[in-house]
Amino acid sequence: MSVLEVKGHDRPATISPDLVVEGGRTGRPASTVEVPGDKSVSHRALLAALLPGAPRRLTIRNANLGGAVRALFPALGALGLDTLVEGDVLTVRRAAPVPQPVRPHHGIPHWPDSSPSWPDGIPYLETAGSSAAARLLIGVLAGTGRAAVVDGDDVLRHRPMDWIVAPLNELGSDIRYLGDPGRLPVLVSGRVHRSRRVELAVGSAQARSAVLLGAVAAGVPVELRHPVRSRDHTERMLAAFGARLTEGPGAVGYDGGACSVPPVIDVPGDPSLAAYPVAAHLLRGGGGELRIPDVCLNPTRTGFFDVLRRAGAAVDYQDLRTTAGGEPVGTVVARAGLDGVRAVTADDPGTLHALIDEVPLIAVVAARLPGTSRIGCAGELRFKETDRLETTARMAAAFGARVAVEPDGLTVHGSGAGGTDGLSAGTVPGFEDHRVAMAAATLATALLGRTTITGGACHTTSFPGFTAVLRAVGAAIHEVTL
Ligand SMILES: O=C(O)C1=C[C@@H](OP(=O)(O)O)[C@@H](O)[C@H](O)C1
Ligand SMILES: C=C(OP(=O)(O)O)C(=O)O
Repeated sequence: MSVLEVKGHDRPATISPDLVVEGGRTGRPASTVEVPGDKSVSHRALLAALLPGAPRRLTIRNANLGGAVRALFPALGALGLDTLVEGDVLTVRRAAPVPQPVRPHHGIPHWPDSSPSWPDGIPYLETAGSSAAARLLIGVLAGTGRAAVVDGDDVLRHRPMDWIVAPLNELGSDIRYLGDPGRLPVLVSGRVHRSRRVELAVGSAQARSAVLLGAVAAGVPVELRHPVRSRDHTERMLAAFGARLTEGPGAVGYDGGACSVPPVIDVPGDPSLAAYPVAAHLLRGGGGELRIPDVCLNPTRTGFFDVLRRAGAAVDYQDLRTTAGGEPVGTVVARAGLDGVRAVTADDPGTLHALIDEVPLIAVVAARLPGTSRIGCAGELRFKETDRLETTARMAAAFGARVAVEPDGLTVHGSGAGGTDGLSAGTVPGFEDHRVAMAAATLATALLGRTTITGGACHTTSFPGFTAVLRAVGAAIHEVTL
């Protein structure tokens, strides 16, 4: 199977409550809203607690506390790290290990729990549906030489792991598939110890980060050649810890030197989450300014805003500064309305990766723009929680949008010459995919009438306060609790 060949899968069933949106403006929208900390930076900060020389007590401020980040807590617990949550502050401390229960697997009657090399036991670590958690954890384990089984839920068990397993094994780790080839669960043993130039097969930042974390944790020099410079939070974090990294065209190098993890890590606001209130504000029109402060404005993440700015939307960045962790942050300022905004294009690898999680959202915004918008180089989206090209198109079609699925992207046919886009409220599927469900809810705020997003409350995976933030920008949205 090629690295980007699809193994079909979809969410088995809807398990989250529905979300209901009563479209049209209600009340006076706030002029400033805040969004939670960045999911990717939160994952990396938590995993820093496993790096050599990490402090006994690591504090992470403004952490994202969605399900995807929480998915790491039990695995860290099984490795002897307790995570305390106080507001949005996480404290990670050494503690007695708390084993995780094994998730049964039809092909694995006996799980490795000890071996002659690991007489004290091989912990079982499970990161639910979060692929970033599993992949980055595997990288750190391979670099620190801790044996463990890493697993995920039934959806994560379908997502590719060969993107990281092959390069980590090239560097001398010993990672084996316990069930289906290329998939979780894996047994990680054998520490990264060979200095190599490694070619990464995909643009996935999780892949590059897992291998880089493995090399840095092991102190082994590497050169990673990559097809696209996707989000670079791992590089920025490790550089802030003192690791000497070099960047050249299509490559990241590490010289094998030591780094040290500080006792406190601050997480900037998540630009992928800021995209929803900004989109709601733009879609619902009527002028007025919305400000979202302290958002990570790392250019490998701001594709959603940048693409809309290029198409003529009034989105601006203010109060720019750089955090101690090396991340650019600032205030996103958006003026409501899409008048004069043209169709959007995001069809080169760099732009696509800078908005990879916002593809469902840019697709529904594009459905309201004149002409034909194009999203390309997006084959990787078929390997997310769902095949997000298919689920985005099906969600948008339920509103009456015309979205065609291409092998590597989407074509969105927006409003025609008369300015009509034919969109209407109704019942739309959320596919138990948080990005798809939140994009649907955001579009629904701009359509008259009631929209029900089935299973829409799965937004808690990345954005626990999503409904409160949309209400703050004037939407009428609630979760169906029956
Ligand atoms: O590195 C990360 O934290 C992430 C990278 C992206 O995935 P890929 O790296 O697989 O593209 C993104 O979709 C995911 O939400 C988080
Ligand atoms: C795809 C996502 O995350 P992950 O790949 O870590 O599951 C996401 O948050 O949209």
